[in-house]
Amino acid sequence: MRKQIVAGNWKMNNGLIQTESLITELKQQVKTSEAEVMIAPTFTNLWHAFQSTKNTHIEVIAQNMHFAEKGAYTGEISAGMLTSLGINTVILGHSERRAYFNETDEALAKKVDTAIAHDMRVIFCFGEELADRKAGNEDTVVENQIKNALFHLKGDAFNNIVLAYEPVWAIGTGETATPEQAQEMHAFIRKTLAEKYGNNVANNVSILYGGSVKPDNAKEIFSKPDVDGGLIGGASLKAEDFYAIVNAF
Ligand SMILES: O=C(CO)COP(=O)(O)O
Repeated sequence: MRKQIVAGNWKMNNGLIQTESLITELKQQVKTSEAEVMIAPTFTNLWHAFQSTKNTHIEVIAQNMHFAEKGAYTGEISAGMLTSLGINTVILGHSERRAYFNETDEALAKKVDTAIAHDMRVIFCFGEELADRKAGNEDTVVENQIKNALFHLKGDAFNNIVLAYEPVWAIGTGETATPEQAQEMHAFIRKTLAEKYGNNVANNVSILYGGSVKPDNAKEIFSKPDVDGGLIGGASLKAEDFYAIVNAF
């Protein structure tokens, strides 16, 4: 079933104390919502965040994980470690992981497989860079990112996958895609999925938009028919702004 989702990607922000106070504020604000609400604190605060949000409708999710089950991968976190905490959703393929940690489509395909094998939900991120858009190549870039990491999957795996279109030029820049640009790309993504897996799979996958979503532009972006929610960076670090975005549905 296609769901509306607003997920806050906290990136490398907030120590334990700040995590606790932001969650306390969120709990006061986010009482009920049409959309599923998720927050992705850093690994060191996942357990605390998970405990602090029990019996609320805020789901705590992870920002990344390794594809291996376990072993000699210093500094890494496995799917089993996440699920042992009760974390069942993971963000994979964020452009910052691709750019700064050399995550390739091939590695991402393996991560997706591992997550699915653990029955986890994946928020799979992709998006073109400014140069791609200037050259008119955004569709090809996005299509390849999706095909390379996901098209080895069977259709039913998409029950566990949420897609997040995040144009790199809009992340943290204050320059958001226009609602029309977002809609155009989301419709293209759905068409790409439909060609491979059929309309049923394509129509049931939630496609989120990410990149400078703020309280003042969320409503218009979310009103587009193929935009099913947002992956929020900077604005998710302020309870008031995040709550306003959640309420944009
Ligand atoms: O990268 C993002 C979410 O994953 C978007 O970040 P901003 O909302 O800060 O642009």
